Amino acid sequence: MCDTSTPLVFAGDSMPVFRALSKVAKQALLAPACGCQPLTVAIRNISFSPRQVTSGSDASFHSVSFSETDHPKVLITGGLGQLGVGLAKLLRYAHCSIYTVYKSINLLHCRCIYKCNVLHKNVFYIIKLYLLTHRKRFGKNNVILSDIRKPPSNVFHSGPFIYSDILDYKNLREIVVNNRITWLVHYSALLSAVGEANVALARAVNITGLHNILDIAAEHGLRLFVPSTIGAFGPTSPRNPTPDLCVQRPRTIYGVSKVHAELMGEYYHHRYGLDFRCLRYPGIISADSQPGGGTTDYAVQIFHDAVKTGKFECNLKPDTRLPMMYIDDCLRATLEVMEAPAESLSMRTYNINAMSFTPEELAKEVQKQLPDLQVTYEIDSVRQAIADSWPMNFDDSNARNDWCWKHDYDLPELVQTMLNFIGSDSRIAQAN
Ligand SMILES: NC(=O)c1ccc[n+]([C@@H]2O[C@H](COP(=O)([O-])OP(=O)(O)OC[C@H]3O[C@@H](n4cnc5c(N)ncnc54)[C@H](O)[C@@H]3O)[C@@H](O)[C@H]2O)c1
Ligand SMILES: C[C@@H](O)[C@H](N)C(=O)O
Repeated sequence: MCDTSTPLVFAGDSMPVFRALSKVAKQALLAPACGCQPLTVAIRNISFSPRQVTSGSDASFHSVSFSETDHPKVLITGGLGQLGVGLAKLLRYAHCSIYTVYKSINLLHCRCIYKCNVLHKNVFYIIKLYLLTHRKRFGKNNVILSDIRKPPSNVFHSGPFIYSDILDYKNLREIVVNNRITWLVHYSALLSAVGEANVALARAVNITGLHNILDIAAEHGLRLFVPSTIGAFGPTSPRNPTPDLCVQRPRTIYGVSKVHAELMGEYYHHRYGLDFRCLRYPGIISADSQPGGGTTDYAVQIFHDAVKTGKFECNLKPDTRLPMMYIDDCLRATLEVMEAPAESLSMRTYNINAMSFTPEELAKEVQKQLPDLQVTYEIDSVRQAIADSWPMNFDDSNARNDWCWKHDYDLPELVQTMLNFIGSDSRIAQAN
């Protein structure tokens, strides 16, 4: 359940007060007045690889110890694509979420925190105050970017980077072991359009690579995030809106591989206790990173072309409606679902959404800022066929209910933010 109340603001030197309050909170929770059983701290079981599991073994629960989840050590695969660098930046410098703070003082061990009694409400406010004064970060060195490509120098110098080919199982295992990785964010993939252009490679990276990732994660008790996509649905799925659970018969190798990832991750969760978490992202729009060959790429390109040339040729029809999201919302959602307590997740794969628009609607919004922008249409038949089989609107009510997902950017804010970013970048480039 989600708490939406306003955080309290506190001024002055609060440390002694908080220490005292924290102590009271801890004591109260060791013997809750409501009669809840305080749960014991989870202890990591001996881990094993599904590669080593004989058939008929019992499902085993893997959980990471508290000291490890307090300071996750994160590996991001495919980190040099559109999303990875931004995620690394967010994780390296993100403030702890309220969930992490709950954990750190064992509050999660009282399951009825939200509903029982006044004591718990007071404890909740204490935590909020605690949060405001105990903000901390994952730390630069606790987030490792990896890819098979050479990183640009600004990325290379911004924090740890390591070569990792997800098709090389032993290399992956070595990285996880040597760096004591506890969270794995698996971004490597071939997207929808490039996947159709190279099906064999897409099958290898998106399916064989995923199998390596699942086994490594299960073997080492990692928390694993794998993004899925609106592309995991197909023409026989309800398109307006598309719920979490419905027919999924995608017509691209990308979509097929993502449905496979969802199902395999959920299977490993049930079978081996793997802490698998998955969000189905809409098309993601970012200013400082380029998309990697998808169907929704037009919604990024329009901004660059509008600022640089004032002309944009769109490869989708003007009325093609698709769900979209600004990158900051996408990365925040990823962090939030990774930090959400397992108890709050009623499922392991969630739709998330922010807005839905057509090329025509996007162009009109951009033209409010840049009235001279000229848009023409030259349809790419492969991309158009893909887009026509995808959701038009995404129902993300489960994410909103379970772990309080809420987007910040709608279309007007998205357009303003993108133009500010790209506009200021190009002014800097001109000045140099
Ligand atoms: N960007 C979006 O709009 C969007 C939407 C929905 C889901 N997603 C998912 O989010 C994830 C990240 O997306 P992105 O846009 O950053 O993708 P991207 O195509 O920009 O980047 C993918 C990265 O994977 C790397 N890669 C390819 N083969 C590899 C291998 N063998 N080993 C290791 N790395 C390899 C590439 O070098 C590339 O840097 C993907 O799984 C994608 O399916 C993205
Ligand atoms: C939607 C998403 O998965 C990606 N941007 C693509 O178009 O392939």
